Amino acid sequence: MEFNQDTFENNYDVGDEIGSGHFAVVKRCTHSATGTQYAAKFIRKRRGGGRKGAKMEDIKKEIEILKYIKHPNVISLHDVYDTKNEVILVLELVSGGELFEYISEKDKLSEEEACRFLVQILEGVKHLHDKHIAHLDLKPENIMLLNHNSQNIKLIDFGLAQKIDPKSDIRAMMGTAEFVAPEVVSYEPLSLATDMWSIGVITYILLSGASPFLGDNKQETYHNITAIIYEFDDEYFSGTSELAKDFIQKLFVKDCRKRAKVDDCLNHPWIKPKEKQHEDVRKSAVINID
Ligand SMILES: Nc1cc2c(nn1)-c1ccccc1CC2
Repeated sequence: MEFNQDTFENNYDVGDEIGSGHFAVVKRCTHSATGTQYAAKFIRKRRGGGRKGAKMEDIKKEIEILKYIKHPNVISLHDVYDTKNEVILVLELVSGGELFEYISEKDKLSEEEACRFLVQILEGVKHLHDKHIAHLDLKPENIMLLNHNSQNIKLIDFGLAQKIDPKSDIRAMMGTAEFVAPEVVSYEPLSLATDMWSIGVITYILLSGASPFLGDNKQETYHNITAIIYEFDDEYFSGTSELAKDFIQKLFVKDCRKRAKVDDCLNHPWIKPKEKQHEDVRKSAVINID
């Protein structure tokens, strides 16, 4: 893979830090020639046999995946620079902060607002899954608002993303404890369904502000996940619709094959607006008659 031999510093002015990730720090930056703002993700390379820094193969995988996807709800890659100690990804700037912060400020969201975010998350994940790519680290911290007053979101941080092909058997202890699916905890094969479980956790948090499987320590959290121990506590869910709970229940399914897929979620009555359902019925009716 060829990279720019030109230096990053020659082309960009670096600004304040706006985030961080696996062995990475993300800073706002400005393209000197055009004034356009981007997010520069500085990924430290692993040197020698050390454990610090990212392996070059993982960095290249993140770059390949980012180059392969283009969707309004997924962060886009603009350029890449390779230096002695780090690789710099020049990414589309999103500056509305993490969805996580937005929920914390509002404690919990109305079902309408949660749905507006979820449809975008599902559309972004559908784009990935249609290309057999699993994000594998979906959580509110990796969902950014485009800007402070917009409801637009973008999925970020493809540092753990993997191309899932039926032959390959991906097992890895990854992701953040409270969001990982049972197959991650049990070190069984991961798949696109692994993302769907995480979407269930995100939905539960959007609607309640509480985390469904979080225990007092990691072991307890992992036990809650593999035993699927959670509840819709009246303290948080007394006003929540049965449809919303049904949407979540279809995702908290241990058997990956039976877990709702991204298209099932997009067509779930809680997500697909009523009028849209009639529209689809009308369209299919016309096709049948002809
Ligand atoms: N681990 C992270 C973390 C972040 C980002 N990417 N990876 C990011 C990407 C584009 C714009 C803004 C950010 C900040 C947070």
